[in-house]
Amino acid sequence: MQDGPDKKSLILPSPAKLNLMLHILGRREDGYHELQTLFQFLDYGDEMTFAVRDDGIIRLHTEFPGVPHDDNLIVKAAKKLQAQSCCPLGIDIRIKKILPMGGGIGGGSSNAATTLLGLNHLWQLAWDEDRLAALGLSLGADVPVFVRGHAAFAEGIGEILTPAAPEEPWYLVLVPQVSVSTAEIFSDPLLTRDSLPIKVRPVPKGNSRNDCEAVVKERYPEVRNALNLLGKYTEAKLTGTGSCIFGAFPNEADADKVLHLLTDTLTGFVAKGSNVSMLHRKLQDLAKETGTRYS
Ligand SMILES: C[C@@](CO)(OP(=O)(O)O)[C@H](O)COP(=O)(O)OP(=O)(O)OC[C@H]1O[C@@H](n2ccc(N)nc2=O)[C@H](O)[C@@H]1O
Ligand SMILES: Nc1ncnc2c1ncn2[C@@H]1O[C@H](COP(=O)(O)OP(=O)(O)O)[C@@H](O)[C@H]1O
Repeated sequence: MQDGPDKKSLILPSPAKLNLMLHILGRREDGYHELQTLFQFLDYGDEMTFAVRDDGIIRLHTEFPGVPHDDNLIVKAAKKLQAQSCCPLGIDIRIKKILPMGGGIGGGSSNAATTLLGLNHLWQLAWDEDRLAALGLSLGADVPVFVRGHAAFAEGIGEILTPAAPEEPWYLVLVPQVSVSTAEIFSDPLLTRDSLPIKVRPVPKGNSRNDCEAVVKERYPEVRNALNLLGKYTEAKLTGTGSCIFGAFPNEADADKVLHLLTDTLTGFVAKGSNVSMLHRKLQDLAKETGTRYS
C-alpha cells in the first residue's frame, strides 16, 4: 500500500469473496433469510484510492453504469461513517472496478468495507472492528465479513461470524454476462428454505451445495451453461445468488488451462483463495510501517 507522501491519501484493495457452500434454513418475519454459509476471499478485486478533503465533501469520482452517485455503497458507507463519527473531514474516492456487479462475489459489499476501513484510518477515528462491522451490517448482510477480513462460517442473515480455515486452492471463476439481483432470487417461491442446520464445525464434507443454485439455473440459461461447461473439468458451484460459477484446482496452471479451453464462449479469471483478505494484509503492513493500529 502506498500511503500518500502527505499521509492524507491511501490506495487499498477491495477483494472478492466466494460462498463455498450456502444453505437456507428459513425466512424471518422481516423477509430476510436465515443462512449458513462459508465465506472465503479471493486474491482478486478492485483497487480504491482515497484522498482526504478538508471541506467535508464526500465525492466518488468514478461513474458506475446504472448506479447513481448517492446510491453507491461506497458513498453510503462514507456518509454514514462521517455522520456517526461527527467527522468534519471529507474524501475524494476513485476506483478501478474489475469485479462484475451482481456476480455473487460481493463487489459492492467489499467496496463498502474497504471504504469504512480506509476512512477509519485516514480520518483517524480509531473505531474498533465491532463498531465498523455493525455499521457495515446496516449497509448490507455481506459487509461485516469484509470488515473483519477473515474467512468465516456465517449464520443468522450472514452477520454471525465464526472464523474458519478452509483449504486455499486456486479457483477458476466464470462470469456469465448477466447480473443477478439477490432480492429477486430470495423472493422466488420455488427457493428451498428448509435445510437443516449444520451443528458440527468445520462443515463436514458433502455439505458444499448452494441452495440458490436450482432457482438461478432455472432463471438464467447463461448460468446453467457455465455450470455445465466447468462441471466437465471439476465440481462447479454457484457463489452467493450468482451469477458467477467457480471450481477449485490444485494449482494456478491447471486452472489457467481450463480457463483457456472455455474462453471461446465464456469470460472468467483465475485467483487464489485466501483466508485473510488482501485488504487486511495491506492494512497490517501499513500498521507495521507507521507503528499505528489500523482499526
Ligand atoms: C446471500 C448472499 C451470500 O453472500 O448473496 P450475494 O449477494 O453474495 O449473492 C449475501 O448474504 C447477500 O448479502 P447482500 O448482498 O449484502 O444483501 P443485502 O443487500 O443485505 O440484501 C439484498 C436483498 O437480499 C435478500 N436477503 C439478503 C440476505 C439474507 N440473508 N436474506 C435475504 O433475504 C433481501 O431481500 C434483501 O433485500
Ligand atoms: N460499489 C458498488 N459496487 C458494485 N455494486 C454496487 C455498488 N454500489 C451499489 N451497487 C449495487 O449493488 C448491486 C449488487 O452488487 P454486487 O455487490 O457487486 O453484487 P453481489 O451482491 O451479487 O456480489 C449492483 O448491481 C449495484 O446495483
